[in-house]
Amino acid sequence: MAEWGEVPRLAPDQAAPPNGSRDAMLRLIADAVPALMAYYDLPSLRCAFANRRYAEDYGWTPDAILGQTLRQAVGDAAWDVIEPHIRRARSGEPVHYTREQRLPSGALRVIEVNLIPHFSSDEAAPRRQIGIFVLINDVSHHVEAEGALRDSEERLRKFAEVTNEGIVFHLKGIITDVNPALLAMTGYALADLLGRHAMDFVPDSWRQVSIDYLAAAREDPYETALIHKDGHEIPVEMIGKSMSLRGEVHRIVVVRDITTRKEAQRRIEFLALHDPLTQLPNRIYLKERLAQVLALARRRDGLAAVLFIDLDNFKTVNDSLGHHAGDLLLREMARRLSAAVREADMVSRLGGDEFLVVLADIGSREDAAGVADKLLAIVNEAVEIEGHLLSVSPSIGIGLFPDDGDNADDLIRHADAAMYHAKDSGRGHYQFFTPDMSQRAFDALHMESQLREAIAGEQFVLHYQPQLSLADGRLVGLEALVRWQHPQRGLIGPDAFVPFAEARGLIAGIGRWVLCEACRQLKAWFGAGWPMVPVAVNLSAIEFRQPSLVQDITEILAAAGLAPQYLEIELTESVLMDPGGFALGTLSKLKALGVGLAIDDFGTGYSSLAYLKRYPIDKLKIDRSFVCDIPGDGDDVAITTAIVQMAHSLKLLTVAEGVETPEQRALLQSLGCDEYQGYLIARPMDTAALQAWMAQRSDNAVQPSSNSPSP
Ligand SMILES: Nc1nc2c(ncn2[C@@H]2O[C@H](COP(=O)(O)O[C@H]3[C@@H](O)[C@H](n4cnc5c(=O)[nH]c(N)nc54)O[C@@H]3COP(=O)(O)O)[C@@H](O)[C@H]2O)c(=O)[nH]1
Repeated sequence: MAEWGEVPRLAPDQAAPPNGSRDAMLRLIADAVPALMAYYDLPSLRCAFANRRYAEDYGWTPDAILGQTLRQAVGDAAWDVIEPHIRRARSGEPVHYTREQRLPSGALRVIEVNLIPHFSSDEAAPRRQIGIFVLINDVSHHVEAEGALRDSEERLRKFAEVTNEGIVFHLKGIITDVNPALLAMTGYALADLLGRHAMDFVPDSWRQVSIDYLAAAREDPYETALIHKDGHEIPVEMIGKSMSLRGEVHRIVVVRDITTRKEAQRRIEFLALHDPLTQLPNRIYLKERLAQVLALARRRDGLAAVLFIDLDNFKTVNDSLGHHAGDLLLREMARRLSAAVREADMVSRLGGDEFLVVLADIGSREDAAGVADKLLAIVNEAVEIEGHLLSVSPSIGIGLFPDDGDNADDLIRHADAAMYHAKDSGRGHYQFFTPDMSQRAFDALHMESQLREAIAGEQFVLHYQPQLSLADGRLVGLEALVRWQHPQRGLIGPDAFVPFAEARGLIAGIGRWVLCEACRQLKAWFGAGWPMVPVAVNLSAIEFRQPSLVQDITEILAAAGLAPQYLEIELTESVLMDPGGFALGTLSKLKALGVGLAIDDFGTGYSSLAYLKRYPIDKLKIDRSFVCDIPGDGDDVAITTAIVQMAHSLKLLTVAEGVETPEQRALLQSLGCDEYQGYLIARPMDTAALQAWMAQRSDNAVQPSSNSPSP
């Protein structure tokens, strides 16, 4: 049997032209249509006509079905279902219904049934119903198609409900539906959106992009923005698709909130141009901005300045209090610097403890100096970091546009050279660039690389200066003083490289070598029967603040096999100026270790009596500047006297430095000073000279006694 809905093929005999019979023609047509047709007479409800499909569908031939009642024709089961419809049709009502029909094969199909009452055309009884015309169509695939559409719409609805992405349906821009995710994203209620134009929710700055996209019916993703109900812009990515629905072209737009992606992009862009620690512009950004500032200044014939700032003792903070404290300090300095300059100016961090300030538009050189003064003051102000009160002094180098360079690189380089000049010449102040600094900066770089080589190659030697007792002339100690044995320049004194090494962060390497060598040498001398006196080693403030200092000294003594009491550490007063308490901790640990502690150059710094009382110091070394003019200078005599008396009242020993004359020695002796050191005894000597000196005064040598501690 041909499927319903297919155009049936006529059998050859059917296809032949009818023999002029009108009934035969009608029969041929009725059999050819893809529907079931029958006619039942009333009131008998017997079949008067059925096309082939109808008859065969109910298991009859077209002839056999004729005269059968409707009930007989369709069978009892179908009759029970259709009987109410037939009743209505018999009462003259056209009836239309659809129902499912089980085929003999077991398959289900949906049929659409039309029962059309037939009335008499007899003029005498015009409304007399004489029959029912039955027309049945198979509508299974319409129903299936509708079902499929319903299912698809349902699936889409469910998908739209569960997805996190916003979905908007619109017809020519007018919103027809949105999903809950879009409502959550935009803050609107459904009623706020339905019937409104989608462009009402796109910010002005993005509207044209969205209009163009829509007009072109594009279906690729693009970025735009929506306006949240509270007014803020939501960056979104949209993908629109056109969709035919009931004859109209709808747009379904998937809206993805890309706020997080945009923030990440912004963050990446920010990090490319900023220092992550301080959030200040980095070197790349700075150079871009500086180039713009210079271009503007050039056009206006104006001035600009670059201030190169380096925090003098930052490394010490980092080393002694740790990197976290160092980071906090840098952030605070960044904040202070930024707050101190105008909006048009720029503060950037170049790395480490180096900052650069660009003054965009200044009237004169003095303006730059004024800003430098201000920055010195605000950086200098004490800062509390993790309970420690710290004081940081900056060195500032200034390069002026156009005098010191007409491009960013030259200006930065020259400001850097000026900063190093400021640092090398005393720190804590500013310097303008001068042309000779370029050469000096070059020299300094050269010196730095040579010094690094010297540390790696241990190109240092120690000279020793004896210290004697003022009471009896006994040898009481030796001070180790470092020299650089330069391969070309010969012996270089510490004043020519120690401050430089401190400024460039190289002193720790030198200091470690000095400590190792002094301990090793002293132990060797002890082994050779020399007097068992301590060796004094100078430690700069930077070395003293190394967090590993106590551990390093412990290890160095152990490696040399020297008892701690044979090592004396000489520190300057600046070490004591530490309200944070770090110095007290380190000094106490050194004291506990058994190492001697002396304050060098005493009287030149600002150490207060309070500090002296607080710290476990053994000795004060009276600075040479007070000794050199005694006994002639009354003030110096008074100062020296006061130092000796104060030291004694604090139970500290005193050592006079730089004693060159017997008169000086005599006065110091009369004042009760304990020990002395100076050219009067001997200049600092290399080991050979010291050996000769020692041999010459062997009668004075103090040999190890039974109760001396083991070296
Ligand atoms: N951190 C370190 N500093 C060190 C080290 N070695 C030395 N130094 C410091 O360098 C400064 C200069 O030292 P130097 O050139 O060795 O001068 C010493 C003596 O030569 C000099 N002196 C000694 N007696 C006299 C004298 O009678 N007259 C005179 N004009 N000068 C004299 O004094 C210097 C020793 O001084 P001090 O250390 O204060 O006792 C100097 O500040 C050294 O501290 C090192 O290894 N690490």
